[in-house]
Amino acid sequence: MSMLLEIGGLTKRFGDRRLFDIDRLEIETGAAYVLTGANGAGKSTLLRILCGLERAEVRGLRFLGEPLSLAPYPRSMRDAIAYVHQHPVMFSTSVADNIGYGLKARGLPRDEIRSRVEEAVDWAGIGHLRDSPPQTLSGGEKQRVALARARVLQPRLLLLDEPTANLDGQAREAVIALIPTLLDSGVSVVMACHDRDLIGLPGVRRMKLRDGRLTLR
Ligand SMILES: Nc1ncnc2c1ncn2[C@@H]1O[C@H](COP(=O)(O)OP(=O)(O)OP(=O)(O)O)[C@@H](O)[C@H]1O
Repeated sequence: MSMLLEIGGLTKRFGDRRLFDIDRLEIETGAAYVLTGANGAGKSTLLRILCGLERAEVRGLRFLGEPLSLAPYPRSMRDAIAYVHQHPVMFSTSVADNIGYGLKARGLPRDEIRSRVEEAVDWAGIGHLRDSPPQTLSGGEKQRVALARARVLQPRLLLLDEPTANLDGQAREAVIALIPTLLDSGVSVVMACHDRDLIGLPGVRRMKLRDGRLTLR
């Protein structure tokens, strides 16, 4: 399998405090990883660094084989990496508008946007919510909209920050059920989580942040 992202020497500091010092981080094309670690270990911070929301010191980085630096955050990574927050923020228009927003920003033709949004809405099982204002949705429905909004961009790497946090029962199961279908699409996925059912999904590799170090298991 080819390597999507390779980072050698990734250090994050907040002021004088060094949060982590990662010797090596490698993400293969089409592979899925769970990122575990105690509360405060730095899981969200690491995902935020990878998608350009947070700065960090990096010794060497390759994305799709190309040597890059993180400052400024490279355009090729911005176009190819999608991040899903555990409490997704949405515009108060409609679910369909929220899902299509990124495609519109990229200047795709209206028909193409419509068909990609329809496909994403079907994938996430939220067709009945297509015209609903997002503020009326439950936490689980919002998370599925957020996953559809990220997937519709056809990213190479999807970063999911605790996709099932604060969900239980059917809402949690509906989100978990979407993950294997994401993995089948060939995208690389990194999920920060504490959820045993996500951690135990078949074919998912485990990364753990502990005491400022990253280990692969
Ligand atoms: N902007 C910031 N300034 C200072 N410290 C920060 C900042 N952002 C995060 N931290 C600290 O960095 C540490 C790691 O936070 P982070 O949210 O990445 O942990 P986490 O592993 O995702 O935790 P959890 O499992 O609770 O979500 C925490 O101690 C947090 O307080």
